[in-house]
Amino acid sequence: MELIRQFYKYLQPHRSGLLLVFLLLGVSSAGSLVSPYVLKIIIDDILPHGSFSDLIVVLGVLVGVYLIRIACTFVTDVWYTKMGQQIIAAIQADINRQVLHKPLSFFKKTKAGDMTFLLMNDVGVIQSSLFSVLLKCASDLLTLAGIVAMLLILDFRLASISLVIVPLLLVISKRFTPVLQNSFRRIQEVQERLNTYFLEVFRNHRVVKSYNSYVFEAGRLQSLHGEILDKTVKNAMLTAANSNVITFLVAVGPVIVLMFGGYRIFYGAMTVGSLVAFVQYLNRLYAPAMSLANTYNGVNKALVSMQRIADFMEYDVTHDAAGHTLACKSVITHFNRISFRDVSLKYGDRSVLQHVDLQFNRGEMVGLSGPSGSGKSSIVNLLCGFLQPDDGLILLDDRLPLHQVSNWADHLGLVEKCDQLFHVSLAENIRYGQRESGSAARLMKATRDAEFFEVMNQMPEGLNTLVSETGSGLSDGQRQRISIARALHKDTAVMIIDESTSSLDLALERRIILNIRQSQPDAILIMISHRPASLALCDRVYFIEDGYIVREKTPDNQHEFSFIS
Ligand SMILES: Nc1ncnc2c1ncn2[C@@H]1O[C@H](COP(=O)(O)OP(=O)(O)OP(=O)(O)O)[C@@H](O)[C@H]1O
Repeated sequence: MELIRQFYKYLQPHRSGLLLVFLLLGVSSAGSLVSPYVLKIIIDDILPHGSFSDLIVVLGVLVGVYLIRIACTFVTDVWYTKMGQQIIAAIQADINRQVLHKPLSFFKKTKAGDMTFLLMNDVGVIQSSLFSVLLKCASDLLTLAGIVAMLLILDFRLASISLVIVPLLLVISKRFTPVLQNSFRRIQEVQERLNTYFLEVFRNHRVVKSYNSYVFEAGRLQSLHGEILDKTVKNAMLTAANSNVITFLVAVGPVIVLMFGGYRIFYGAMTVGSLVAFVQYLNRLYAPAMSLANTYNGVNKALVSMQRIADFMEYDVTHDAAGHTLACKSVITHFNRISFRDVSLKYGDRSVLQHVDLQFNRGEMVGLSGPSGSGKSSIVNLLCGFLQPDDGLILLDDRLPLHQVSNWADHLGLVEKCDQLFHVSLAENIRYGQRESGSAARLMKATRDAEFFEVMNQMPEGLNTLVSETGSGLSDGQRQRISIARALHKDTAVMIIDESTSSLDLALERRIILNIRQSQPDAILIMISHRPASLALCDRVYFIEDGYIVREKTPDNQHEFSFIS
């Protein structure tokens, strides 16, 4: 119930639409009850005692009812599709928003393939199963109620006999439910792995080629397909067993009715027209009853997907940046200094940073250097507010804790070692995430300062060139320069360059750094680098080892660091 309540909120905005569809379904269901009764009237009254014109009038009414039902079905289908799509969009938007707000550790632990599968497949299952099931269920229940009423009106005793099968149908479906639910879940799990497989293998296509691992990959795929086949066949066997038992009971129903009905006709207790109408109603009764049983399967499928989404979203948040958002109150426009005061950070039980003191002043270029795994990127994550320290404070101007700043992202320009480009034009990549698109001159200046202008000018479509997310057609260094242009275009108080000039030659890197300092002289420029020549450009350098600051180059002790000049 809790799960259904969580997802019910997506149906709420569509209450009036659902009500309309529900009413139309009611009209359509009522219409479906007309024809068997008309048949009874024709057989019992019009053919023995009436005239041809009576027959025409009754048939005219029947055609009218058909037309109304067609109109209702048309409107229902259109509304239904529209609302279904809107519901998918709302669920996906919600999950997407929640996922993007998750802490970094979530993305380290969760596979992209699992997330996309969840967004594409499970959301689709929930929409089609829950939403369609809901309406189908409503329509089936309406039809069932109408048919049961008609059966009771036609012949109470015969109705009682024939209706015995309905609860039997429901009991059987209920028995199959948990088995089918598990079976669906197992299929979903392998399909999720298949999704991850495709994403991984396409992303790592260079590794596959260079290791000539085509046969190995084909084997992995075959093994996954084998698992899916196995589980799907088992599921098909279960589903078929379920529906065949139901079909058998449905087939037996009219036989019993014909036997008892025929008996009653022989003894004058029932008319032929009533029996014909009765069998017709009965045939219509089992269809919605069976469909209700299948609804059960649909609901099961939806529940499996809902549970998967709920499990996925319930993520243990440690160092949670999101947890601090409630405390975020201050909006800042200006600051002069960021200080780390005795900051320590752990991942689980493992200490990554210990008692770190750092200072980043306006107008300074600060280097962070140290062996791989020493904690440089962790400092960047703290600086960006992606993580929170376990101990110590990160302060702005020695007083305002960083986690209390609600617009911190507005002050940050982050260029990471793995550039992240989007499948949009160069211009859109550079303007990415900025509320105002900015002038063409600003865009040009950013590309010039990032030393990308010449490259861009050689492209036939210039700034309108479409960049794929992997930056095809561009060298690593060119992609890095697009990311630098993006950060420059944002023109922020803090710019962090996390080994993102590693693909550039020294002369080009130096030019870009000087351009940045010239165009943003008041910014804090933080540079993570292993290159002595890059560190030589910094006013201050922190050397980190095993989470400790082991040395510090400051404006006052530059002479001690001649090895990096
Ligand atoms: N999410 C995480 N969970 C657990 N441990 C982590 C996580 N992220 C980083 N670490 C560990 O923390 C330590 C510091 O990592 P960090 O990425 O800060 O190092 P780094 O100096 O930037 O390394 P590199 O130069 O190789 O990028 C490493 O030992 C790493 O294995």
